[in-house]
Amino acid sequence: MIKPQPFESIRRIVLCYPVEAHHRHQIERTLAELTDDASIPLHHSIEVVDAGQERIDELLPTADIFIGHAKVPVDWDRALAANRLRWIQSSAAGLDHCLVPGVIAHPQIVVSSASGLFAPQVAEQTFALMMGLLRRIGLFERARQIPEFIRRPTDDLRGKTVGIVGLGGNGREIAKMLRPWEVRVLATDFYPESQPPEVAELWPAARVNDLFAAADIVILTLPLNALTHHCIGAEQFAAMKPGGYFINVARGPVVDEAALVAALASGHLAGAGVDVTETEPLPPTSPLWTDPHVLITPHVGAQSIRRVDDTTDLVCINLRRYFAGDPLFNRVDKNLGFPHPSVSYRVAGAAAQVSPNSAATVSNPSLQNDTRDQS
Ligand SMILES: NC(=O)c1ccc[n+]([C@@H]2O[C@H](COP(=O)([O-])OP(=O)(O)OC[C@H]3O[C@@H](n4cnc5c(N)ncnc54)[C@H](O)[C@@H]3O)[C@@H](O)[C@H]2O)c1
Ligand SMILES: O=C(O)[C@H](O)CO
Repeated sequence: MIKPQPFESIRRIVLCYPVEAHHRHQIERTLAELTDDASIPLHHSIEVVDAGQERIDELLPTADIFIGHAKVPVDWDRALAANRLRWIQSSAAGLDHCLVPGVIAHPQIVVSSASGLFAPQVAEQTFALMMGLLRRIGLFERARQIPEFIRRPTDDLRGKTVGIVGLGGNGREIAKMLRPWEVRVLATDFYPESQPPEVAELWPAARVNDLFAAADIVILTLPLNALTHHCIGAEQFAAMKPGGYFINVARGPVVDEAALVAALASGHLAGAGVDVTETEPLPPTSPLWTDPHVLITPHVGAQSIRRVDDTTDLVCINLRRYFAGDPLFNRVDKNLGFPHPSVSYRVAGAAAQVSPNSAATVSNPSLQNDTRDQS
């Protein structure tokens, strides 16, 4: 059956993530196949423009579909005044870069995220920080720089209770990765009805303080939005057992960082691992830099040699769904800023699908001197 043609106005897709030529070709091939598909009402060609970060502010007003993550300031008022934009496919899981009030209020703009797409990498990063804290890698690394051979007691993961705040794509992958470690996993989520088997108890978001009180290690995997800004602070850290560990792989401003610094300085917390901080880059004056109980990574949880390939596969799958009128994977509730688990790309198992156009070009160059930002 031929569907009605609501897509005549879609003429230009603007990309703003670190694509190479073959990724753009993969998107163009997908669009070309759609124009050949008699069941999909796309009878004209669509231009695909790679704006990069350098030209995104200039080109956003010309986009009918925007795919990417603007890391530079963009004039959203100007872009929205052009009244062309209909769909934002974020190449990031976090949508704080594009869920501005005008986008949220606009009835015709749909937004989908990359939620869960980089969950294996974020889970590995979480493990790196967690193991580093327990096995005191920070302390021994400082000693290496002296150099000094010191031996100190270390801690065990086995037998601990791990609390995950926000059981979305990342939280679920972390819980899965914890399975063989003989730990008890507790979690809170906005949708506490969808409890996976690896989580012993899934509580509603409001029980966050109970989670902090029960866990030896708390891992933060919440989105940043108006409701979650600074939602973790002195009250939650005080609720933790003395000697607890805190890990943030979500967004810095979800945490009141001054309260975290105080909880570490008092010795109440044994350590913290932060991949994200309230201000990025973390200012040289931050006490987090000098605290020997802190491990810091520079927001690299989702960096991966697979990242751009995987993102482009999701983009192509969602382009097919968009033009077929099917529900988008990871379409978010714009007021909440995250998708329901039922449309999650990872939870729905779609991440296992390989796009027919997939470039499958994961290369493995030495990363030693590689300075690219893969997001
Ligand atoms: N460190 C990194 O490099 C990195 C990488 C990817 C994502 N992130 C951040 O992590 C966040 C989570 O990523 P994801 O892919 O798991 O997203 P997601 O949208 O799949 O999951 C977010 C989950 O948080 C839950 N949630 C929302 N508000 C809550 C609250 N107040 N209490 C408890 N649960 C709540 C939602 O129900 C959802 O299940 C992103 O929004 C992004 O900001 C960071
Ligand atoms: O939200 C994300 O996907 C990561 O933080 C990297 O942008």
